[in-house]
Amino acid sequence: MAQLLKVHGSENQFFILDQTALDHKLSADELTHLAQTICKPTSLLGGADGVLVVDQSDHKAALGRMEVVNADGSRASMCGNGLRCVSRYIADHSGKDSFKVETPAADLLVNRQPNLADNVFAFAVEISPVRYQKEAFPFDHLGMDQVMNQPLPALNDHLKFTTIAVPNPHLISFVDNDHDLNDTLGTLGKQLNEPNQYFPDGVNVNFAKILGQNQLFVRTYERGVGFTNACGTGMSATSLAFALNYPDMVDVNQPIEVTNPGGMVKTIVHPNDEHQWIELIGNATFTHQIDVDEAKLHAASVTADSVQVHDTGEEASYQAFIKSLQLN
Ligand SMILES: N[C@@H](CCC[C@H](N)C(=O)O)C(=O)O
Repeated sequence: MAQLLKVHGSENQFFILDQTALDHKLSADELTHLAQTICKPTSLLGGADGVLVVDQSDHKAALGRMEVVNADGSRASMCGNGLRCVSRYIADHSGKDSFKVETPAADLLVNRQPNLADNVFAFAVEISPVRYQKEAFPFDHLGMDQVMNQPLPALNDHLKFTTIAVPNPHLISFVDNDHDLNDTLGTLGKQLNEPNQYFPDGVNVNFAKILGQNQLFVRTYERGVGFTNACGTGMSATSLAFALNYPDMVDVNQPIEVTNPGGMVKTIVHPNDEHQWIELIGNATFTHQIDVDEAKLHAASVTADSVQVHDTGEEASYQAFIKSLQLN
């Protein structure tokens, strides 16, 4: 029997697949097909935003490798909420609490944190490298090489935008009303993740409300997914944009509290370091263990009636924790 784990960071839901525990690793095409199938909302346990593939790393400094397959089968260079979950998985298996994980662009430092509440496990992960030039996204036809708190009339008639790649691409805007946070975000997110001339590879679109000093609410329309409960790299990139665009509102020596539709994370931005980076701290919750025949993974035929699901009980603890925070 093989195993999948259903996990989340701020309710950004994933399946973890450990390739090292299989008799035969899934091929790239099989991974694409598996993600497209099991991430559907009508699929197992309500689907997910992506599959996190764990494998061995041949980098001396790293304890393991993470590959991110979005729900539509596309690949992402990074996933912040996912990295917290993968870090916990590797930590639980290796007995180590501080190490590096290989991702496509960098080996990133991760650290176990004290539990946020009883049975609510947490990790801090490094988000880097940070890039601003248009080639990193890529974007085109916007009339500039980088975008820092500027109007983009081609995209919208009243908002200002910032583009930051960490290194997956993010378009960020600070908004002050719910219409923009919901409708404008949905329309723009959809437009920029269909074939379009501005972001030919698509882009994660994050709209944020400033709630106070070092406090944000962030909502994300994710590339390869659509609306998500939370996007870790999106909240990290938006925190950096907050510090750069509203320096009076951010004390960079203190964590920024970032609430999202699925919960809350903390970020610590390092805009003044030679290589800018962000620390992302939040839950790494394992909600279900799923026993599945390995052949069904290869064939992407993982259905509710062909697997055995064990509820870990962690979701009830997470929900109690979120309720205790009394978020709006
Ligand atoms: N949810 C993620 C980001 C996942 C990748 C994204 N969809 C992309 O294609 O860049 C996160 O927590 O960072």
